[in-house]
Amino acid sequence: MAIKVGLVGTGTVGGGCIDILHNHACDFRRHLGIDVELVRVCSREPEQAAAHGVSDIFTEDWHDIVNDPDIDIVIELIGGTTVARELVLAALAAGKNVVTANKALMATYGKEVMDAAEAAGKELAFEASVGGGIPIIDPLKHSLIANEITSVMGIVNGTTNYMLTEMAERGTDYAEALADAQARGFAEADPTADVGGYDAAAKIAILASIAFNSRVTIEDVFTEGITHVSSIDLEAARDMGYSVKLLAIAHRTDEGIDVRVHPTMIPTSHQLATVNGVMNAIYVVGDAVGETMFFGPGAGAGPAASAVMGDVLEVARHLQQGVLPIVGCTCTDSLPIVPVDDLRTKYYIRFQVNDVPGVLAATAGIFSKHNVSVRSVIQRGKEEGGQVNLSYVTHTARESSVRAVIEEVSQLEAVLVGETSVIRVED
Ligand SMILES: NC(=O)C1=CN([C@@H]2O[C@H](COP(=O)(O)OP(=O)(O)OC[C@H]3O[C@@H](n4cnc5c(N)ncnc54)[C@H](O)[C@@H]3O)[C@@H](O)[C@H]2O)C=CC1
Ligand SMILES: N[C@@H](CC=O)C(=O)O
Ligand code: NA
Repeated sequence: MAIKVGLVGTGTVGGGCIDILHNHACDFRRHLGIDVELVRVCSREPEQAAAHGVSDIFTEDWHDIVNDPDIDIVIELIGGTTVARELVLAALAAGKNVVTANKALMATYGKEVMDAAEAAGKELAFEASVGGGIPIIDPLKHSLIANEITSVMGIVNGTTNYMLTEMAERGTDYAEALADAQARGFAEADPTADVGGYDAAAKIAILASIAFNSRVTIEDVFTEGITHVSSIDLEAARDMGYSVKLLAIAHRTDEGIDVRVHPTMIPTSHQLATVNGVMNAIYVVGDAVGETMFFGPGAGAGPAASAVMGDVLEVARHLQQGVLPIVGCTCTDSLPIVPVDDLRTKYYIRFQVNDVPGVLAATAGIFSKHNVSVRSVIQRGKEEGGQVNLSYVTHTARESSVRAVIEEVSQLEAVLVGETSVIRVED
């Protein structure tokens, strides 16, 4: 029996899936005994279908796929949360199994679509939504299920990791690094999702929900992107023995779930500091297994399509065997989200100031007033009396106290001339 597949979205990931099917359908038949047949593809760009040799089965209307009674599995690869949500719900209601790479959808409407899958008795698989080609959702739902997971953290956005690596290692400027990541197919259709940290926020929301058995949505994640990370900060980090990475962090604490995304300075000797370019890495800590790390390419046609097609074959195998062994929604608890104001960590804070007498004493006094202990301060600048960068690194401090410092320094209009840069530091 052939398992019939309909694919919506023929861009980077959709194109990668078509290529895998063309190259490996015979292998699936030979090794797995599974006959997967791509019977319909849909997108807004017929030229993409032509480029992948599937014009004969092309449609511009996704309803043609959802309403096709022969189709067993619908692959959603259009992105976004509006049409994609409608499409996924319609496909499940029409009795299709669904495979998606859409983290924005899963992190925003995860409960709704998971409930719809359960109500329909169909599978909804989304391995490609986090970590691209890295298997991470499946291990959390299966191989690590015997653990109580206490932490999930890492680098989960390929675009920003690629950009930060290019900026730090080659001195590439921000705009050029972003354009390069887009050209390589790493970035989202709207790259502000990448550079603003929202893509990583969606991914850590998905991972935290599964790992901690409690629904975390994208709105729950404190999110800062890399738009304010400058070459000055990357140089300062390097001089101090640190790398800057956009980390996605989720810890289960006594107070609830601490979940956040922000640029972070980590020592160059840290394992995550060696994860460069489009590579992603995710640490998972469980009470029985201890520390584990998952590493691999986090974006791009091949890696993402590898994860999508893995899901398709798994669902196809279930269909072929006539069983439904799916692990659906695992959110059985309802844990609170820990407010970011309560965070305690170290901070790098750079003020751009006029080099006037007393500026160092004035800013240092504000740190002391708010009980934020300073580990080091470096003044970098050009000529005397010009503009300089005052870079502070604190000892462990409370987020709310650090914000109070920044707020009060920002009132020093006579001295503050540029944007203040804040990067949390993990030792
Ligand atoms: N690019 C990557 O490396 C990865 C992307 N993803 C996710 O995969 C999904 C697809 O991403 P890409 O392939 O990069 O996007 P893309 O922008 O390259 O392709 C999107 C495709 O969807 C089609 N499309 C958009 N709206 C449509 C509609 N209303 N009806 C029919 N077709 C429509 C477009 O014509 C295009 O063919 C997104 O959810 C993204 O977050 C996940 C992992 C990695
Ligand atoms: N835009 C994303 C694509 C994969 O999810 C990224 O850069 O990681
Ligand atoms: Na994955």
